[in-house]
Amino acid sequence: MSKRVAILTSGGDAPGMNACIRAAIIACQKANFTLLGYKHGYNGLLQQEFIPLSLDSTHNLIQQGGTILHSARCKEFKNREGLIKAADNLRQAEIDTLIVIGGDGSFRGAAKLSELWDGQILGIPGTIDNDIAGTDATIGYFTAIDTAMSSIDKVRDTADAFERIFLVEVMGRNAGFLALNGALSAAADYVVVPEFFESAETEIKKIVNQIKAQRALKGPVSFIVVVAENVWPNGLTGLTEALQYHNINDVRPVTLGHVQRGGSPVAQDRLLATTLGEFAISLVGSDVTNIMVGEVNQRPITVPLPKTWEETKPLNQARVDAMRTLMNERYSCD
Ligand SMILES: Nc1ncnc2c1ncn2[C@@H]1O[C@H](COP(=O)(O)OP(=O)(O)OP(=O)(O)O)[C@@H](O)[C@H]1O
Ligand SMILES: O=P(O)(O)OC[C@H]1O[C@](O)(CO)[C@@H](O)[C@@H]1O
Repeated sequence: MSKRVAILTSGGDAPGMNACIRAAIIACQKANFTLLGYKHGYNGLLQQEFIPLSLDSTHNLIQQGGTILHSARCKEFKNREGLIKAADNLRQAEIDTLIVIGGDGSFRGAAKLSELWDGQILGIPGTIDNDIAGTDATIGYFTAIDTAMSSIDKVRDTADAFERIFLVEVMGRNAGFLALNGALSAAADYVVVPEFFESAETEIKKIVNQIKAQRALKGPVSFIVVVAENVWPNGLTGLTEALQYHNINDVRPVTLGHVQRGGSPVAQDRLLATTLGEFAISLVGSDVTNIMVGEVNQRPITVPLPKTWEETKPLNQARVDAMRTLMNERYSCD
């Protein structure tokens, strides 16, 4: 069975995307499939910008951050004309299977494309946000936690030296996975995540109570609040002002930003990426299409694409319990 397979990376790049591409290249080579790489996400599909991917590309690839295929957010792909053009290009290039490594937006696009193109579509979850239902983790998530953790560790050093309050903004789009796990692993003092955010008024009272209770017990010590992006009105500036209103001054804000998307993938991301890349290629030519490959309890699974964004993935309950006991509700405030 000879097949022409195309692969692309789309949306926010994530450490481990290259490890996934590497696994796909080797698996295709073994199966005798031709593998093409579309560059710049869906832009490449619209511009017919592809390159052959062979074993020449795999050396030293597993440890590289970013994506050798580059990534993009592509407005044109959201329009029907764009989707029609992409489907035509896939037919012209005689592609049998398209593999999309990306987040939920990329999967929405892939599902729309499937209405206009009858080839096989397989999604692989790649995003630091981990906000995709149907898989325990997404490629890049573990490395991003590690980066957030080591950054917060560094913030802690200076926070301790000055006995200051620091606010650290962590990415995650509209999900709190990265913030919660970064905060827990770095022993932060408080974490603000969208999943439990009611209002700035309610949350500021809780933060102030924790700071005051901690200081009453220990004297002037550092206090680190990790804040998921897109939650606090006006971000860290808004939170700094809210603290000042409660007479808590000398606060320093730190936004970790795109640093969290970079770096060599940690072992867990390499393993996830490698397993999912190989598993996706094992499905080429089968009946399954319009699915994401993922991992649940360390076993590869397939999930219909719409399920990946229609369902909301919950935070791990044990981690939430730990968050309450060790951070947000650590000190009782009477
Ligand atoms: N509803 C949609 N219809 C068609 N295409 C879409 C749709 N939503 C997103 N896309 C395409 O997928 C691309 C990537 O989506 P998006 O920017 O949301 O990132 P993502 O895949 O969710 O990854 P991440 O969350 O890590 O940034 C978009 O730029 C667009 O080209
Ligand atoms: O790279 P951009 O377009 O600034 O997007 C940033 C967004 O992408 C992500 O890094 C990945 O989805 C989010 O955490 C963040 O909100």
